[in-house]
Amino acid sequence: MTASDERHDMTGRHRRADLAAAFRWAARLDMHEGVANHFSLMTGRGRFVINPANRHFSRIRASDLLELDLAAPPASDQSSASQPSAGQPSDLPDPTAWGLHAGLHRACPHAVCAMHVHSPYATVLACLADPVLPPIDQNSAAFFRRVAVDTHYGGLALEQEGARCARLLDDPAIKVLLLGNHGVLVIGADPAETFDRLYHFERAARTYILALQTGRPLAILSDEVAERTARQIEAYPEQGAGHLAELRAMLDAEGSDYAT
Ligand SMILES: O=P(O)(O)OC[C@H]1O[C@H](O)[C@H](O)[C@@H](O)[C@@H]1O
Repeated sequence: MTASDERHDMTGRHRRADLAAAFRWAARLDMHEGVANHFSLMTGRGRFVINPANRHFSRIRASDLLELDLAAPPASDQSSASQPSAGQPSDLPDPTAWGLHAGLHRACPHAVCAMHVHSPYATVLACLADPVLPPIDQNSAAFFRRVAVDTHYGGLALEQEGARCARLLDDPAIKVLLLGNHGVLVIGADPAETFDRLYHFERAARTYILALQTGRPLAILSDEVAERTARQIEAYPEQGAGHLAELRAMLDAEGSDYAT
């Protein structure tokens, strides 16, 4: 298979390596939390890959990703809060990874890739009584009226909570779900687009939180300018692909084994 064939193969190594690179860079940017949080990618015919429980983002290789069937929970007790053995690498996903991502991929066919983290600034935003991100710069304007906000946190994202959250992303125009009192879930068409969106949402939240910390009044853009900016960014060519290609080039130059 040529590299070009691989890029067009939904089940291909290239897409898994892209996802593995996204895990590595998310860890480098301190977006992850311990061995929690999860990224998933549909591979076709009702199947998806996801990170195994208890594996740190900074060590994940493409070959570590678990391929699961949306119709077949990987263990019999997924609806309980039981966990894979602490400290042990696992061939099971975290129960909340199954709850959130299987629920999402079942409910939202447009969610080909999904990334869930407790990144610091998105999580601070998620903890505010009013967690709506106002358009105060280009990054925040990109998300103008494009974020679903869940203000009904109900505990760990096991089956029912995962299914409830998934329903909040059923509008294909909405690609970010700010999980109140929890973190953020970002979806996209592939790992590159999804990681780029996650990266920019965290940057936008950072700018907003830092701006709030000045205690000075915010210069909020008009709805018209915010909407225009969001549309311009949506039409901007291939930024996500270019971003991830550079991250992979940096990992490759370091001799990283992420793609193996
Ligand atoms: O589903 P997440 O939001 O990533 O959180 C998942 C995490 O939730 C709690 O912290 C559990 O104690 C962890 O074992 C689990 O990994």
